[in-house]
Amino acid sequence: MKLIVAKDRDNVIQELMNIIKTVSDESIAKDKVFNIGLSGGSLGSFLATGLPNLKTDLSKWRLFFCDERVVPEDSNDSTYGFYKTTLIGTTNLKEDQFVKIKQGLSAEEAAKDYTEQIRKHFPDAVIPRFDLLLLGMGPDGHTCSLFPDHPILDENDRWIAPITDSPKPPPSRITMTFEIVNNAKNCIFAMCGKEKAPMVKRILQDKEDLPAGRVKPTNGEVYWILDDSAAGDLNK
Ligand SMILES: O=C(O)[C@H](O)[C@@H](O)[C@H](O)[C@H](O)COP(=O)(O)O
Repeated sequence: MKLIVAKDRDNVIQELMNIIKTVSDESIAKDKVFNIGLSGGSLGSFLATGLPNLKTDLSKWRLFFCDERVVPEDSNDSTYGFYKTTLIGTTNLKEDQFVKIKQGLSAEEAAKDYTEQIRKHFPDAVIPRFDLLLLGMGPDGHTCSLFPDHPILDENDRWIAPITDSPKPPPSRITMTFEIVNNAKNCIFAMCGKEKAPMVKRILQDKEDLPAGRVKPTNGEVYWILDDSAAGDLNK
């Protein structure tokens, strides 16, 4: 685990962009494509600020969703909808580079369909290996739509699982499972603010078994980028 503590939000975004650029450039040099997973929440606003200035070949990016809300694309709750309005036009990313959930399906159907969409992009993989997953952490320790004490945490025969009782609204979502998350080459948590500090301590220092703490790629790296406030409860 690599812990990076940065002064404030701007510095968190800078650290985040530095790692994204490194992994993107390396992946494109090696594979001619960069497979990245996005999350919703405040991570989205970091990307909306940072990506328009990022110097890397965005035309080689394929963007997936670590989790997505099962809502219409034009809903304020749609994670893709957020990225569409903030990144298309401000960057060179094009709509067809986003691997989106299919509209008009139940969570169960959308999860199955999304699994098949992922499979097409990783045709030979036993488990897809993403270059980079960008993750957020809720104040209860959830990440993606993997919530504490939910049976979905132990899902080990699906890459993508549906959830219809998410404690964070909206209730209907699909999410990557730990099977796919922990097969990634790199995962980054990025967060700001003192409301994250108690949970950051419980996970990073007290090593409590909470979903965000279970992100430990078996053959990869996990980064935690925190601002001073989010890191505020950690022992110096
Ligand atoms: O709800 C979503 O769409 C998410 O992907 C979710 O897992 C998010 O990353 C965390 O809830 C943290 O959200 P905040 O950064 O807004 O606290």
